[in-house]
Amino acid sequence: MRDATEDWFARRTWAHPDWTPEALTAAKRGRSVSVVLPALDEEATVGGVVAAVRPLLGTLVDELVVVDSGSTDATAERARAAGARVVPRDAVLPEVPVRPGKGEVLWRSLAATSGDLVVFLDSDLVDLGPDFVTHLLGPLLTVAGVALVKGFYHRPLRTSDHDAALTGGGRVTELTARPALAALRPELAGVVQPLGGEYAATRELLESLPFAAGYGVEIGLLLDTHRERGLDAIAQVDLGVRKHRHRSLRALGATAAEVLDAVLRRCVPGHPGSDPLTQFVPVDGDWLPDEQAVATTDRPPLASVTTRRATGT
Ligand SMILES: O=c1ccn([C@@H]2O[C@H](COP(=O)(O)OP(=O)(O)O)[C@@H](O)[C@H]2O)c(=O)[nH]1
Ligand SMILES: O=C(O)[C@@H](COP(=O)(O)O)O[C@H]1O[C@H](CO)[C@@H](O)[C@H](O)[C@H]1O
Repeated sequence: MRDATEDWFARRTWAHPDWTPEALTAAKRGRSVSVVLPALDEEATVGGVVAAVRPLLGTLVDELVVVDSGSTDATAERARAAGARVVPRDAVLPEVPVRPGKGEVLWRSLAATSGDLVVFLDSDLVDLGPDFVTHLLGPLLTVAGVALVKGFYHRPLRTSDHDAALTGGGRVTELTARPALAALRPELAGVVQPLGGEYAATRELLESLPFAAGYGVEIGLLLDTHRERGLDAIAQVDLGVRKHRHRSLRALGATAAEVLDAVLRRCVPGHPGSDPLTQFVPVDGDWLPDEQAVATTDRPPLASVTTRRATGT
């Protein structure tokens, strides 16, 4: 790592966070907290994630919202039964036609919530405790100048014979995001989990930034926060172990393409946006091309949208 990044790492990394909900509730000093779970067909796990956060609701957490990304299973019912408010993505900013993708629901979640601080958790997590939320909020509530807090963790690749291992997960992180940052934004080389879906930020920051529509949303927010606010606005906390549902290598190919495109659009002037990703599947002895769409657009900063709505411009 470069010297400046090493200095940042020493200053802005909490390897053994020990904040308590009680201490952080006292530190809120009038600031409110929204926890947002983006969810697409997560009926199996969303209830457990909501249940993990529920003990904080009414003290450290002021609202707990699942933004449904067009689920066709029982995600909404399970989330509601566990105690979350559920908002369908098309119920937010209804005048703006919905686009697919994770970034889209995170962008819309800002218009569906009101907390001064916003915590994002994936809905496919398993075995997480309330500490994820508490520790993500720690630097935001107690350290001046911090606007974005990323979680980091061991990332086991949970297959039948790997459960005991603590590694193997974060495949797009290790094979796409980290190498891309090394090549194009080495100042961010100290961020342990640049793609992690568990992070917290001030609403003021989030509403000032564009949101990459698909899976490029995390790397886009990280790069844009660094560009707009500098490295010291970013912090990271150790959350222990993160277990979640893993998608196939083929699905992660399209994810990697969206991550790379979000990096290139921010770091390479004139980058035209990726073509669809052509993958190949074996069919009756032949390898046939199979195109995957790659989200290459950003939603504009929400603040600019709500200003236009308010002024009718
Ligand atoms: O179009 C989408 C894609 C994903 N997600 C949610 O975003 C989180 C992370 O997605 P996923 O688990 O697919 O990403 P991975 O961790 O596998 O990269 C999960 O809660 C998904 O339900 C979503 O709400 N809308
Ligand atoms: O970090 C990664 O490499 C990918 C895939 O993780 P696994 O290899 O399935 O553990 O998961 C992350 O990437 C997505 C794109 O940024 C985020 O949206 C997810 O929240 C995060 O889990």
